[in-house]
Amino acid sequence: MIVIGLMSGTSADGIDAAVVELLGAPPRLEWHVLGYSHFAHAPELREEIFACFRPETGSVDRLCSLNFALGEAFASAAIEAAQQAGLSMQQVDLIGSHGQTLWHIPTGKQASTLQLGEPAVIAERTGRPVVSNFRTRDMAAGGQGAPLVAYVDRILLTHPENRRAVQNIGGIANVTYLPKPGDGQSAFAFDTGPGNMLIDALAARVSGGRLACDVDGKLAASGKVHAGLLAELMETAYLHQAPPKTTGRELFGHTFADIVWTRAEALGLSAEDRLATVTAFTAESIARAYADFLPAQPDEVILSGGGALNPTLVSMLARRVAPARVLTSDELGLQAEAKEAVAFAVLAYESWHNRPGNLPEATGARQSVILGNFTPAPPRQSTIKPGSYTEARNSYTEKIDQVSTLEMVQMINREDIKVAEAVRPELPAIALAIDGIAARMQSGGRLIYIGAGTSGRLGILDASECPPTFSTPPELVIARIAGGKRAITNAVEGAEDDLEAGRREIEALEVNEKDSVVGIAASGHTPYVLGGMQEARHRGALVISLACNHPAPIEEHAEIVIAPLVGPEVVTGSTRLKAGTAQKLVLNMLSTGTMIRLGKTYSNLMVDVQMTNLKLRARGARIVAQACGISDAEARRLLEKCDNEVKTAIVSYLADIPAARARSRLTAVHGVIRKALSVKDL
Ligand SMILES: Nc1ncnc2c1ncn2[C@@H]1O[C@H](COP(=O)(O)OP(=O)(O)OP(=O)(O)O)[C@@H](O)[C@H]1O
Ligand SMILES: CC(=O)N[C@H]1[C@@H]2OC[C@@H](O2)[C@@H](O)[C@@H]1O[C@H](C)C(=O)O
Repeated sequence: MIVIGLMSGTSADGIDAAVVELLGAPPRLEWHVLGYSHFAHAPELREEIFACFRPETGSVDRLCSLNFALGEAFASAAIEAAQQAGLSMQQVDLIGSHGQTLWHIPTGKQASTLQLGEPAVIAERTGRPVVSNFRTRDMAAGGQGAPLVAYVDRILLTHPENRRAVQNIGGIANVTYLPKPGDGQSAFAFDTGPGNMLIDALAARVSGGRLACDVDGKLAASGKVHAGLLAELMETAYLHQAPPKTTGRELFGHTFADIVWTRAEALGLSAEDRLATVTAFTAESIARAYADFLPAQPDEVILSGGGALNPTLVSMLARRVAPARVLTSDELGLQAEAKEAVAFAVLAYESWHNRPGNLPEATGARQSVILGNFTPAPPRQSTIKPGSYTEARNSYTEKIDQVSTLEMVQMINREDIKVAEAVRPELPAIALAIDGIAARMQSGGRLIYIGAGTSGRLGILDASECPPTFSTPPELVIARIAGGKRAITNAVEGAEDDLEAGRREIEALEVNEKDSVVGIAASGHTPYVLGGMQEARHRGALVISLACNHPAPIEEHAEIVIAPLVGPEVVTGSTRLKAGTAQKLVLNMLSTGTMIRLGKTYSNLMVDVQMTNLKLRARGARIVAQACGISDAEARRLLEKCDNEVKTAIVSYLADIPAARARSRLTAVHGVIRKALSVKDL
């Protein structure tokens, strides 16, 4: 699944957007970052956010508008990030949007939190479903709503031998402690205190608003830490509270910066000394938190967040946490600035799969809960352009002719993995189709596939496998291909463009309202298929379309639309690849599902097997043995008494009746074993 994670942190400098491919489930969650982009907020938006941070200026009308303005900014960031990762929005399955924290009261009677960035706006602009508002559910369960990345850190960064402190330094600094698996401890996390928030505030003040931060820690590097002021700052009560704990701009925001500024003025500190002192405050508060609250000192400190880009801060911290080794998450393959955005992609993925995403040890919640609110995507029609996928170019495989053969097949495999995912949203339509086909077959109808080229061949393949698998008569599941039998092995140019030929096929089959016709066309355009479907509809059959574009012309003639959107092919336009695989998967489901509904299996055993050769004889005996729980030898003897009819043998044994009675019961219930076992003889 491809998920975009969006985050605007407490620094409110802009939106981090990570495009992440996710597969599987924890503890074996596979993740791969396909792209990361940072979008600085427009100055007016940033000003508005900061105005809304202050209770004196953050009026309710401003908050109301800001919520929508942020929604627009998040939506643009998602669209841009997908583009930069070489993906169409259609290829993105889900968006996880943290939003912008405006206010956060972690504990007490008024405990609550507010993240803005309207998800309805994001869903409407991007056409994708959104999970947002992650923190509230944890708080409703008694937690502090933060830190949430701890859950993801634990999955992505736990080390078999080293104890790790995963330290994010954003506006606020937060740590996730990851014990060694052998320690018998749980991971936990808390906010250590200020990150860059005070550094940014002082950099802005000393530069008269010119600097948004102390770029590369230059000012701090040329100043001297004032030990007295640092000691005073270290007395801040929050730093001495035991976790779980979280904090924010409410504590370390402008009011705190005002106090520091006033003290620094009184002490006559230079601009550089002021920056050196608040930078040391961040480093010292982190190191002190480790000493006071971690069960053991970490072997490694893994840095992320913008603070990892400030060398002065990093070296101050490294000195204080020695002998722990200080690394950035980049060195572990996770870009430091991208980590939080990646985390919200993972959390959205977990919520999407109904799995909890909070770590009660970190937030203090009473239990794990599924996080977030879900905003559905708009109906597909409103966002997808016709015909734009099967022929589109796949930017991910542009170098496929230049990479090694192993990399080449890895590229193909990565695309193939998306196929079953693309079929998933179509399952309700597929289930509807199966029930419709089965109901019609019960009253004597047939299943007819019609397609051209690969789509036609796939129909032929599926139809021709039904008789040997389910003992169906060959005229029950039928396939027609443009150009006739010759087209199965040779391309018959032009045949697919013949609308009239498709119509005639259906006419010749004397299709009627008991039949079901599946029109198969990767592009969704093929005239031959369109002609056949049109005629089938006219004759009252159940008509189903199977295409890999949406909307597609063949849908106009279909009662049920199946459209697995697999996206651009590895080799442009080669729809025998992903589109073909998706069609095969759907046809497998249609025929197998219909046959199961018709009782062609008993449990998951193919009881309608015909014992026409040695291999099938052995299989028949095995099926009887498995269904009845008897030995192979007993099954063979039983089959002999039952004229080698597998179903008769099973009913005879399980109902403990002679073969003849078993056979007549089966006839009375159209060969369905479960029904034959539950009916009484007349
Ligand atoms: N080159 C740099 N030199 C110094 N500081 C930098 C540099 N680049 C980024 N930063 C700092 O990183 C901050 C942004 O960090 P980040 O994006 O991780 O914060 P955030 O996600 O907004 O915060 P939080 O994690 O608290 O929600 C900037 O405000 C700045 O202080
Ligand atoms: C309420 C809120 O937005 N908290 C943020 C903030 O920024 C850093 C720190 O404080 C952290 O606790 C949290 O974000 C990260 C992403 C978290 O929840 O893990």
